[in-house]
Amino acid sequence: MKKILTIAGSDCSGGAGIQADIKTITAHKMYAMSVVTALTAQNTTGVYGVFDMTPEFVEKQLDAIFTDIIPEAVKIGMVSNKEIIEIMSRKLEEYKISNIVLDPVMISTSGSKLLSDDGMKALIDRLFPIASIITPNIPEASCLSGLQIHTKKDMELAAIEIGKNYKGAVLIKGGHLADSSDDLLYMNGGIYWFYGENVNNTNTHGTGCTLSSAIACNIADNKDLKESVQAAKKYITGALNADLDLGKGSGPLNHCWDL
Ligand SMILES: Nc1ncnc2c1ncn2[C@@H]1O[C@H](COP(=O)(O)OP(=O)(O)O)[C@@H](O)[C@H]1O
Ligand SMILES: Cc1ncc(COP(=O)(O)OP(=O)(O)O)c(N)n1
Repeated sequence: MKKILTIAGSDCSGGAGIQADIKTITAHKMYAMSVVTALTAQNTTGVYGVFDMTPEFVEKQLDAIFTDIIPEAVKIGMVSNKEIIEIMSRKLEEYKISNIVLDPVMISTSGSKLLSDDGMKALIDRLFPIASIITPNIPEASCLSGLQIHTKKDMELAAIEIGKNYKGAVLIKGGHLADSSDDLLYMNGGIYWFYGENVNNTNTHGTGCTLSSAIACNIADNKDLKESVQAAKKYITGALNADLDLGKGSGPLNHCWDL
């Protein structure tokens, strides 16, 4: 069985973070492991608290995993702060871990900050260089490129700008566009669009976490990056169409559908 590690924050309501990742990995019939970087108190209406793990305990979790079960792919989500990022980067290099999918989680869609200011620089300097692919959403791509993004053309310009400083693949997710949910992959100087059904469902809590975990599963399954993104998009569309409606706000996805 393929083993996938998620390094991310906990969402106690089960829609995003570690919980979304484990559900996604299990739905792909793979074995999920987790390193928790932070606890959040959140639900479908917002984030009400963040409690960071100590860097020392993140290190202990990483050592426990990497000295015993080596994952075929790793997904990185919420990483909270500079100290945690530095430990992660050291450990991922020490154990020569590859196939890293990095979701640069900065702010939740509900507006809460999930990465400190000095964390942003550490994320770019220490984790971007070891990732096979980074998966910013539109606000994150805007922050990384310094460009406003309102259209698909803007997404292309932002990807090229991010690609000037980052040599791996960049997937800009289109879920925040007004009238489509098409995603853009920029890789080796080429632009590839992934078109999908724009599902009429406001229950989108955890879409980014789910997409990046699904990409990690597909990479572990020996698919190339384009195939991995295509298959992950299919998974997201299925989970949105399976139409769960929980909570008072933007609810979680339904992972209980036949992949
Ligand atoms: N209404 C929707 N219909 C179809 N796909 C969607 C919808 N909303 C988001 N997605 C998809 O979910 C994935 C995550 O995108 P996005 O919501 O932009 O990320 P994030 O959750 O990080 O903000 C992308 O593949 C995007 O295309
Ligand atoms: C613990 C935790 N990690 C990540 C997120 C962000 O989730 P994401 O799928 O990117 O998008 P939204 O759920 O914010 O729409 C989170 N909320 N919590």
